[in-house]
Amino acid sequence: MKATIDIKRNGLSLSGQPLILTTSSQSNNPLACCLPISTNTSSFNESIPNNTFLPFSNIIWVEETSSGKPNEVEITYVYPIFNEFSTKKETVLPYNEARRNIYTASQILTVEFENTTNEYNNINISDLLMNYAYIHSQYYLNNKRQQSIFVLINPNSGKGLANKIFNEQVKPILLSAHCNIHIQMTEYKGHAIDLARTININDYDTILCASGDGIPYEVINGFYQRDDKAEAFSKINIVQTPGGSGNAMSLSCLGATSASLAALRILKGKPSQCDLMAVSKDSSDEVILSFLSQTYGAIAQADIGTEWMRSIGGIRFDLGVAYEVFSGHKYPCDLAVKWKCKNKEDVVNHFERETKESNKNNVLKCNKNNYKDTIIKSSSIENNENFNNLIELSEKNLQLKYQTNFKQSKDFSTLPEDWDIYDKGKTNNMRIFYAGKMPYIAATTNFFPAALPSDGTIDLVVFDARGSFISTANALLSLEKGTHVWEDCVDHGKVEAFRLIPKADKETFISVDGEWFPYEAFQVEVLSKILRTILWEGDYTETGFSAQR
Ligand SMILES: Nc1ncnc2c1ncn2[C@@H]1O[C@H](COP(=O)(O)OP(=O)(O)OP(=O)(O)O)[C@@H](O)[C@H]1O
Repeated sequence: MKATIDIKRNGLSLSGQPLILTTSSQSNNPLACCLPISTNTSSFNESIPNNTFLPFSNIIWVEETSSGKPNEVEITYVYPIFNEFSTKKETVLPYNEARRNIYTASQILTVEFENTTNEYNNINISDLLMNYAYIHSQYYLNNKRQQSIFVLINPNSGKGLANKIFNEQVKPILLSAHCNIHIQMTEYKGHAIDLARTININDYDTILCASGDGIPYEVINGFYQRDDKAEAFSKINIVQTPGGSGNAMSLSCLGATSASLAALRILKGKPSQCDLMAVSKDSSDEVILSFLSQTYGAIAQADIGTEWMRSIGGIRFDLGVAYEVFSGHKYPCDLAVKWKCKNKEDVVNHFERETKESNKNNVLKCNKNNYKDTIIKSSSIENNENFNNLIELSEKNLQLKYQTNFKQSKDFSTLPEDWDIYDKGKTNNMRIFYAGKMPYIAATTNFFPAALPSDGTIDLVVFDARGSFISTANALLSLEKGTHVWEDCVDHGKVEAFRLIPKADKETFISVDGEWFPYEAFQVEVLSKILRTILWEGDYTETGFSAQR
């Protein structure tokens, strides 16, 4: 088969024998890369509409063949298909796409340059195609090698299928892309903290958590306990392929609920630095890091309070929330905040301003239609990390601004001057307090539709128990679309920090990133751009927020 580099269309124009493809039996086989190539074209994916074009985005490995011919390469590429179950019609949300499964196949091609690519005559064809294939992640361009990945599998995640999912869906893609992988099963609660605290950070580029959100939470906190924490956070990507019951990180950062799609996007996406949240406790000097959320009230009750019903699956959470709302429970507290956006209108303005700014700086988005310029630009930058605007962190980036103040007094007598006490009418009648940093907290829950990866703010969503039953029910029924934030009974703002003192008549649940947290006063502040992770297309997954106004 012959191929010509088509820079304008970002791919290879093909001629000769058809490229792939999949029969229905192959499409269910994650090892399709090992099967003989068929000329059956029945289920080729939508991003390769015919057999005359292979986008760079589908290529995951290119190498010279043993023939010694300079233009002959063996190319490994992916072809996504949809799961059988994805018949649901969606509006703005990317759930259908998020469920795609990815398979790999290989083929030998003879590639010819077009005139437009003459300036690359000194680069061999396989290197050039690898640069195009990894235009955004830049590992290959930078290091002439693929990533070294430390894989943590929690055999206990979700329904206990994380190991199977990793082996069937993730591993074949990582291996086809020639990644070096080191696999470790977690053996007890907290094991990932111990591992992240002690690994040699020079050995790996990425820690991949094949799990629910509990393992990335532990890895982040393991890093935080290191003496060289700034270096660890600067150097290593922390990513997730779905394996648990809560896979918020994978959906929010990679737009993937399918583990194979997440794996592909980890390879192809943009290394980015996202904000984290530092949670200070009342009862000790311990500070923990949170990447996802803190919640008090009905949601915490419905989540942690129904752990004993784990065997019935995700429905336990929906039942828990419904019970909370019907029973009219309130969860009073005192709350003080350092505002960034005080109301819904401020949030919209902030969101639009920040999104515009990040699109301007996002190399992938700007150059989506111009790979050549991107290659030239990136080749001219010596330290390639700068290509993605990554910053080298120091201890200073991890210092807390408001902790001393909290330690002096847990009540509001020592609040910094620019903090405000939250409307007492609302905090005395709190139904749900939810603060978060990533938009999707579960597969169908777009709880923080205006969350942004590195805007230095924490999104705050508060449900007032005095709201009408209809408004509350409407809000809860629109969590999937993220339109709950527009209901009257819901406050939506953004803060840089907050302090919450729970005041329920009996001890209730507080949860941080879905994990149990002691019932006591706590203070949270944003830590800007600490979490190095991969964002697909350099941004969080689309939530539809800007279109909802
Ligand atoms: N071998 C193990 N045995 C028991 N627990 C473990 C083991 N390895 C990890 N854990 C713990 O399992 C918990 C849940 O992990 P994870 O988030 O991966 O799964 P999940 O099903 O999504 O969890 P959740 O119930 O929190 O939604 C974590 O707190 C982690 O510390």
